[in-house]
Amino acid sequence: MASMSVKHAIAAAKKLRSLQERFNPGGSDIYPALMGDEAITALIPSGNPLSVHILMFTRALREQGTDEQYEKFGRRADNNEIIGTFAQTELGHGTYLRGLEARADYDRGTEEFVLNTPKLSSYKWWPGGLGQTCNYCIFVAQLYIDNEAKGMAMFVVQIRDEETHMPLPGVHVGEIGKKMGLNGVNNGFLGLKDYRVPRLNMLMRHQQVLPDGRFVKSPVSQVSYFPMVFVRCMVARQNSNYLAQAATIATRYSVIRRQSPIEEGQPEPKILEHLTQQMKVIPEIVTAVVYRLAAANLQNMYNETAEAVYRKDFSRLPELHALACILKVATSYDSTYGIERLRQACGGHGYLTAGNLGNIFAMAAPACTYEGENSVLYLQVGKILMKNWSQVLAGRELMPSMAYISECSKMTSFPQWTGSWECLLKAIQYACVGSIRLAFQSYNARVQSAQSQTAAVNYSGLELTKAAELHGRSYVAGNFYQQIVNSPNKHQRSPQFQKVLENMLELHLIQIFFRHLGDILRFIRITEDEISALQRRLEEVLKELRPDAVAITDAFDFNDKILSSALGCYDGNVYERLFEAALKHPLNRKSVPDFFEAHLKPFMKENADNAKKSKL
Ligand SMILES: CC/C=C/C/C=C\C/C=C\C/C=C\C=C\C(=O)SCCNC(=O)CCNC(=O)[C@H](O)C(C)(C)COP(=O)(O)OP(=O)(O)OC[C@H]1O[C@@H](n2cnc3c(N)ncnc32)[C@H](O)[C@@H]1OP(=O)(O)O
Ligand SMILES: Cc1cc2nc3c(=O)[nH]c(=O)nc-3n(C[C@H](O)[C@H](O)[C@H](O)COP(=O)(O)OP(=O)(O)OC[C@H]3O[C@@H](n4cnc5c(N)ncnc54)[C@H](O)[C@@H]3O)c2cc1C
Repeated sequence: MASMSVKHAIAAAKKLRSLQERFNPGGSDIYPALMGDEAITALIPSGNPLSVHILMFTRALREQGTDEQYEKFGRRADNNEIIGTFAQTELGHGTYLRGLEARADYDRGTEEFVLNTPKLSSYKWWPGGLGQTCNYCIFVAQLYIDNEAKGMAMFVVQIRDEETHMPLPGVHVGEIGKKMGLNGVNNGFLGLKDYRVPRLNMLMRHQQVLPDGRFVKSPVSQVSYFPMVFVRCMVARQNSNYLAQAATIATRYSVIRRQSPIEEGQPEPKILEHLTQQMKVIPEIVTAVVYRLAAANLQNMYNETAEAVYRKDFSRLPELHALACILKVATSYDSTYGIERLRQACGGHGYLTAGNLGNIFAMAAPACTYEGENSVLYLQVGKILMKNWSQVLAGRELMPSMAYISECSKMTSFPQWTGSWECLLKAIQYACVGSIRLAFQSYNARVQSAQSQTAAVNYSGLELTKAAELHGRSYVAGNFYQQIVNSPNKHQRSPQFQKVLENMLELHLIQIFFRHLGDILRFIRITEDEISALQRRLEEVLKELRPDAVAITDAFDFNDKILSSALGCYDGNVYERLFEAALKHPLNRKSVPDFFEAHLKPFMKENADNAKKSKL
């Protein structure tokens, strides 16, 4: 499987290169690379073994290396002359970066670093492509000078001979084993023993070790985390894509499959006529659109921040970090759970490999773990919200994506309930700020009672997580509201199109309202009549969006090859394709399977003989 994936990935990368040269000659614009990686990834159901090379190895060389180091390594990596990965996670550590055990000791006598993974738990474990594909990696290690720890640093390390692909001396490298998906990616392990690299193999754009061993600290140590921020932005984009693919498949199947009359004596309707089926499928279509728009915003913020960081302006890093964390978590959680809901909406056929929903789930689900495990990133955002709440209490301005927190903090009570979009959006934001305030009270009380900040974060973890989750909802819903209601290009939309978008906004806001009704009722008084009115509106907007469901998913414009699903093909010939796929199963090559003579027949005969004996 791995070699097939590599073959497909290389073919697709070549195609991508020719497209880039045609449409973006010599450009360094990240989108073609991303689109290419998305395209490559989508065309390789078992995952793209070059993903981490494209997304992290080349980017780390460009953003963390000096211009000279880019010339030496980065250009060759961008041209796919060398293939690398990003080797940070270890067998024993993934989240707690300051606990990473791999070490780099500077030898000023030879102006080299001596790299070691001192224990089994120090082995790098998980990096994509590391097992068999890559001949280089970015090796993340704790830097030591005269045995004094200086923090994390990144090193360009060649792990295999460029001609023979043999592992180099001092390198122990291989595949970590079968996973629940992405089995074409050959995630690998890497042990290094007294492996020497020249001083100039340490990426030194932001921090340096001089020939005499003097250490020049980075002005902002967190800039070394920047490669992860980029992938978190990519996850937001990629996982909204996975959800859109699954929503396309389930929608198309739901207008082909007929089952269970709604009126006695009437013909069986398309299953999408059932209100409960609409509630399973249509909100997922809208969620995919909502996150695509949020991910595009995040991408723009990444580009602006990356250019600023390149100019040594680190001012926007904290806001990008906070947004990248919360959107990576929100998109990966909602896409993973949404894809499973869509699979279940397709009944038994949803469970067939030919439907491809299982594989889309297996591609989307690990995003809840890699690039920062979601519950850890929720806590990270919770900490940032605590810091920002202190700013609010001190009367200071907040970063733009958190400005609503300041506004809501000035409200002594929630205004008269109207049920309008603005009211629903403000309710989610108001509940978020109420949760932040409660979390802060708990956290602050703990710090005041002499708990360390780390311990206070841990023991306030449930409330911090809730506040972070609601912050994500507030940002995403607010972004969608602005795009639909206040977009500068709104006048270019036809009235019909604007109406569809407004129905999608109505559905998203009401769906989020009901999902967090408990959180909202904690801070806002809403009557049963007001809630029942929203229930009616939910049923009504599902009915209004039903006729547009297929058109919206067709607009995602996934080629049948990308969907790779007998349930979701554009022509709707589901049963023919299911049957065609079934007949291709190896077990159908013979009428009588080999196991009949070898196992089944003797088994049944033995039982029959025993039955006869017991009668005698
Ligand atoms: C187009 C195709 C699409 C792609 C699809 C997507 C993916 C590709 C396919 C497969 C996956 C591929 C690769 C996967 C790669 C990996 O998984 S790489 C390894 C990822 N590992 C992690 O993410 C580790 C998670 N842990 C952390 O990030 C950190 O430990 C932490 C949890 C954030 C804690 O940070 P720290 O240990 O430093 O302690 P804190 O006290 O919390 O933070 C100190 C201050 O630093 C600030 N901070 C932290 N992180 C960042 C950051 N990234 N950027 C900026 N600032 C940061 C933090 O806010 C604190 O600030 P302060 O309070 O002001 O001091
Ligand atoms: C498909 C895939 C691809 C990957 N690709 C790469 C790659 O290319 N390069 C790379 O370096 N890594 C890669 N990784 C590794 C990934 O980054 C780590 O798995 C991730 O960072 C989580 O670390 P961990 O697995 O060690 O879990 P741990 O850090 O051990 O966490 C385990 C669990 O403990 C809990 N936990 C941990 N810390 C805290 C905390 N502070 N507070 C509360 N609970 C906590 C959480 O529930 C967490 O799920 C990949 C992983 C996967 C699944």
